[in-house]
Amino acid sequence: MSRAVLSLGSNLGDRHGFLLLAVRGLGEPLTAVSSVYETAPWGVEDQPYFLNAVCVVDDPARDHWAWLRAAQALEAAAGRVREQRWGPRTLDVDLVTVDGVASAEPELLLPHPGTPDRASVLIPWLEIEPGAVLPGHGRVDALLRARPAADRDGVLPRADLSLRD
Ligand SMILES: Nc1ncnc2c1ncn2[C@@H]1O[C@H](COP(=O)(O)OP(=O)(O)OP(=O)(O)O)[C@@H](O)[C@H]1O
Ligand SMILES: Nc1nc2c(c(=O)[nH]1)N=C(CO)CN2
Repeated sequence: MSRAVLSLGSNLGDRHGFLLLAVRGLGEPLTAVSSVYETAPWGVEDQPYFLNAVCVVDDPARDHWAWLRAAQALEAAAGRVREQRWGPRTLDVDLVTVDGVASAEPELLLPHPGTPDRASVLIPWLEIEPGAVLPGHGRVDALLRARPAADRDGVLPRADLSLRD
């Protein structure tokens, strides 16, 4: 069994359409998919707001490298051009954690090192897995409580948008 927690983000063009492309392109029936959240940009603050979501996918045939290839193929399908670090993008698909694997390879850092600092990942993940644990970092609800209130307040559900069938 291989279980991946993936974070999805978009802040250019048809943001909801790109998240749908990702969810549909992941192939296996998704084990869980969060609501869509409108989130204030972190890292580079002078850019459009993001739509973010998190999904959990079980696929016994994929290891963490296969998940990375799948994520990058989806980004390419969304016409993503790599320009600025933390800059605007049509689609970002990050591997948050895969089966508790620890990897220090620059091409695939696991768990994703940005996760503990990103309310835009922690909030959607907790919605679908309230007891979630980030390997090596502890409970996700505790990580979220450690964020400044301003970070949490920048992540708002968009009840008018859905990634579920
Ligand atoms: N857990 C991971 N998930 C996705 N990509 C990863 C991961 N760890 C390392 N990478 C590598 O990161 C590289 C750059 O990714 P990307 O352009 O999405 O970075 P970014 O979104 O600007 O920043 P961040 O990775 O902090 O979100 C990719 O080529 C990929 O090989
Ligand atoms: N709110 C938010 N901000 C970001 C995001 C993102 O997904 N959500 N992704 C970035 C590039 O990795 C940079 N900044």
